[in-house]
Amino acid sequence: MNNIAIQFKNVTKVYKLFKNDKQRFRAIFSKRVKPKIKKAINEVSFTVERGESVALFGRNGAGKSTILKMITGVTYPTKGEIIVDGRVSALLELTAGFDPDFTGRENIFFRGQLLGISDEEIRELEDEIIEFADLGDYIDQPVRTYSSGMKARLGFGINANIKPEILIVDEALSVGDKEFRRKCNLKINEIVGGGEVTFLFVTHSTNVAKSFCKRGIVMKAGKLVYDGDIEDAIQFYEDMVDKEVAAKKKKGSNKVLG
Ligand SMILES: Nc1ncnc2c1ncn2[C@@H]1O[C@H](COP(=O)(O)OP(=O)(O)OP(=O)(O)O)[C@@H](O)[C@H]1O
Repeated sequence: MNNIAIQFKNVTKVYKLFKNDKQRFRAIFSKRVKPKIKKAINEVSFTVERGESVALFGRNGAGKSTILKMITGVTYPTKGEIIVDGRVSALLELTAGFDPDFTGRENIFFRGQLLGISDEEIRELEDEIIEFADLGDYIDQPVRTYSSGMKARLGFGINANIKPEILIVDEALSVGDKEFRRKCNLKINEIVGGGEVTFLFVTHSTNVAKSFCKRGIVMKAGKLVYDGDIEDAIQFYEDMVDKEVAAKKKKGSNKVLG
């Protein structure tokens, strides 16, 4: 069996930035209307083998979310190739993708269908998902009556319990209250701890990254600038941030002096 779970081959993602919707519309008919081009991902290549846990580091806007979104198929590369082999579960945008008129229980099946999981398999996981989401009687109420925290709990409950082969987590999502976050971390630990799941994790916390991952990738302005052992990757990332902060300070003081 092929051992590759995720592979990026020279992937570039370009966003087109129009001044406004009118410009965006006019561009369909006229080549003279030119948008600004933003290269969110620039010729990025890496391979993640099955069972590997990898942390993605980078400052705001470095391209981390764009990488995750391309793996989950929310967005597509402009150039290059992406291979994803296995059932992906993404703990991102957990409140999205529900049908508001369906009950929580119906949405579990609805989400399962979207993920290509049979009703039979979902039925086996249903109790576990409901217990995790901890919604009480609300599980049989339409999702439009849920608070955003309740939707996030249901989303996490589904995505974390469907036995993923590839788990994608953006820590910035921090759902719910402290107790629920603790429960989420335990669940991630349980899934990743078995060593069979491939795990890709975006975090700004180097300590959390160390506890989950053996390998780290550092992104800077859309480019992959480091890929290797987690300790070395953290060192590289911290040095990079220190240098950038120092350079910015110097520039600021030069301005004042000038
Ligand atoms: N839909 C979009 N349209 C235009 N530009 C976008 C879009 N999404 C992202 N970008 C731009 O692409 C770049 C990379 O964004 P991305 O969200 O991947 O960064 P990030 O590393 O996840 O940042 P953060 O840590 O702030 O979440 C940024 O400059 C961002 O402004």
